[in-house]
Amino acid sequence: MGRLHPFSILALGGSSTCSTVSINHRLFPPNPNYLSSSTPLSLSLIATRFSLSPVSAMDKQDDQDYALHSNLLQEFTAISTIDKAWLFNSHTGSASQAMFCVSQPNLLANKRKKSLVSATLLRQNDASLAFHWAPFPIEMCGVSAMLPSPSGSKLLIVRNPDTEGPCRFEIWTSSQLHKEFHIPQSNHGSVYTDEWFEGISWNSNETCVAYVAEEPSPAKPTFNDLGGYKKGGSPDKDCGTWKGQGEWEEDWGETYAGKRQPALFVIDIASGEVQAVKGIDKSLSVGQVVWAPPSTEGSKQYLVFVGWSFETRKFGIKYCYNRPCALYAVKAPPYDSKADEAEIHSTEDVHAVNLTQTISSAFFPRFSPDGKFLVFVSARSSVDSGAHSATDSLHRIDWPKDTKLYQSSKIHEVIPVVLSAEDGRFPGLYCSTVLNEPWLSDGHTLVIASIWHSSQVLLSVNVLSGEILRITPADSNFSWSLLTLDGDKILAVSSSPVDVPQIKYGAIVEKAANSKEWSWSNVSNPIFKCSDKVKSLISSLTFSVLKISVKDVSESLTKGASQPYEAIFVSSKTKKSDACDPLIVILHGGPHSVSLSSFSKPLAYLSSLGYSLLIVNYRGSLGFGEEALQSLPGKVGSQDVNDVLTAIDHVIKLGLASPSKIAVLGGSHGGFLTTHLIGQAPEKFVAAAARNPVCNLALMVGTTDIPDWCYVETYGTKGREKFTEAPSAEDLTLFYGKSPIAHLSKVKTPTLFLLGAQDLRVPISTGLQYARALREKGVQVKVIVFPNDVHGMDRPQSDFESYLNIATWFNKYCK
Ligand SMILES: CC(=O)N[C@@H](C)C(=O)N[C@@H](C)C(=O)O
Repeated sequence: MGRLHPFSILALGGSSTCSTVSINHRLFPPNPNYLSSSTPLSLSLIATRFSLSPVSAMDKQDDQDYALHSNLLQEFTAISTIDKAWLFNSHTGSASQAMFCVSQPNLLANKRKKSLVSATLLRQNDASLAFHWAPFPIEMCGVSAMLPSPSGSKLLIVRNPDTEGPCRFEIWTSSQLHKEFHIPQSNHGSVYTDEWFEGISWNSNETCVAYVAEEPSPAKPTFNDLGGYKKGGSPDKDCGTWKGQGEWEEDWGETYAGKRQPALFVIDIASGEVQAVKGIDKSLSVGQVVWAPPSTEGSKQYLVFVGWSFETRKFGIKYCYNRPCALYAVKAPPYDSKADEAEIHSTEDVHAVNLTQTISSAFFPRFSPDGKFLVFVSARSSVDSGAHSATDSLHRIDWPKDTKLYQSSKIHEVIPVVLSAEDGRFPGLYCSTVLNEPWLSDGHTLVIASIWHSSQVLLSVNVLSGEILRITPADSNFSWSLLTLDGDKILAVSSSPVDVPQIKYGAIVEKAANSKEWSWSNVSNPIFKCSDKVKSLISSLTFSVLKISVKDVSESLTKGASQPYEAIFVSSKTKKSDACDPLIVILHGGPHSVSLSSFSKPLAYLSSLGYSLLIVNYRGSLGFGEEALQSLPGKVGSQDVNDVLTAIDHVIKLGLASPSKIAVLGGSHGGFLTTHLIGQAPEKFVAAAARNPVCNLALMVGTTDIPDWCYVETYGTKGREKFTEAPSAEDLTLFYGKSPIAHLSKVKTPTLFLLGAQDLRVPISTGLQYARALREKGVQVKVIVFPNDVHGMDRPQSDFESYLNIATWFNKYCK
């Protein structure tokens, strides 16, 4: 459930980034698919290029610039990402094994290639660990998901069909393929492997796997060219029949277009029998299933899962934590034995029981190793305020031994929503994933990654006492993501905007009596290898995190909204002359997201070209407490715009940037800010680039999958009540007035637009309308449309062509 959306380009899990967190989607020796600069991509075939300046073919300048900059971009693109990792058998003897699931963009295939890299870990005499890496990675073709069993003796591989075929489940042992099952579409469609609904879970005795997959297709009417309708028929190509569309069904919007309802299934891995889980209301979309601990009574086994319901329609769910959801428990199959029938004596044996009725949001259910309690994260602030993402809380339910499922189980608050925190104090929980096994050896301390101002840090949380410790170094501005735990050992990844990711091994060391500390050592590895050129370029860069004081603090501002926000400043270590390097201001979307101090391939590429970067986490960003975040809804287009302008003035005053060489780049809400800035501060920017920007809320509201977002960000929390599918003229006037299009007449900055034609979140019409209007008034504009891209525009070729054009566009106007 990534909070670091595609346009928070420093995000840890996005495709444009390098280090990743485990649940999210996301070379080694010389890359065989390397494209040399003499093998130009057929760029005009990849994207439809609407040049709104009067040229039809690629102009000469572009041609030269592409040739000049594409080679370096390819070198950055080739850096791999770790998606997941597992450790095995470390409790026995001095050797254990690690397995890393790695991905790397493949430009020619326009896909991310996934591979597996293994290592043997040998404990040395001094208690340190030596990693011995397998000589090569193994490519994993067609693998949609993989999950080792709890004992590590079996590996489940899921292969989803490309089109209509069956879904394939394979069970591997250490030596061979043990079983293979083909699950027909009549059972279910593809297994969900997204970051939202995905849930695949082995039961404790490793006989069954529970998972989430698309429910089977509903029956569709069949027509023919004789009588018209063919009753109860199935289409038969030879008989002049065809399948109708049937009734349209709502889906969950952006990236879920055409996906059927996520439903729960269990496969028996001895027989291959698949059963749909019974007792779940048809209207619930389910995800994140886990097995409840075995009961002390009878043979009942329960599953716990997250259920999302909706009222009259489904809104977009991606990046939107404000969709109400609850944890449910339900009896697992099989249902057919006599013993089961005897046990089914109350309705809770048949129907899923809502375990979290008293809270508006509950997800990431995790049982403690002893099965005594269930922990979950809640985004109740987000649901209750309407902001699409906000400060999380963490909760615990004590789990009954006899699996009596009480709807009114007491929910203990482990980490409350933090409203505001003094500098240096825990600013609140912001987590986008929790490991399947997040526990340290005491069984009640979990390790979790959370955003803390502009960094992601690792926390240990004692879920019984509520004690929270920051376990990654407090004196560093690097960002960290969690790979896996092994007893009291942690594998993690750490990086900064100017340091490629590094695998870290963490262990607790005793300091003085009663004082323990986490110590982190580097794990040399082949995964994050990058070219010598990239190494040398980024070694000449440096970064810092700047505190920016709020301008115009007034009585009406909450304490949290009056505290400083942050900006990450990346620049060359050495000043080549008196003049400053040109500056690119980088703005994340959301708006309730964050740009992290982690390595980002595209941003490191831009800084390597000689730009300083000012990456602004304006108020409203995640990681700074709930009051600062909630200060933005209702004030978009003014408070956020002013925060960015203040940050720019700050670096100019410090002599870090020259006022005459500033460009701005942002996507989505960051594109809203980009286009607002060139309208509200027309003298300030010499060039701009906007990716799927929100330019006209009055147009967006009628076509986006999240029209409620337009209301909440425009009106503030009261926008939740004001929301209607039929906006009034008054609403539309306000939406227009708060949009960049209202300032269009003042714009003169040359602007590049990068637009995904399949974007359901910020439909292409808003960017195109604005670009055409700029063109009409004679502003330099270039538009590139990626016909098959959604909001994230993160397919390898689109990402590549986007950043190549951003670089050439800025070079044209800034240098
Ligand atoms: C909630 C949301 O999707 N808002 C969009 C307008 C936006 O800014 N999207 C972010 C998440 C993005 O960067 O894609």
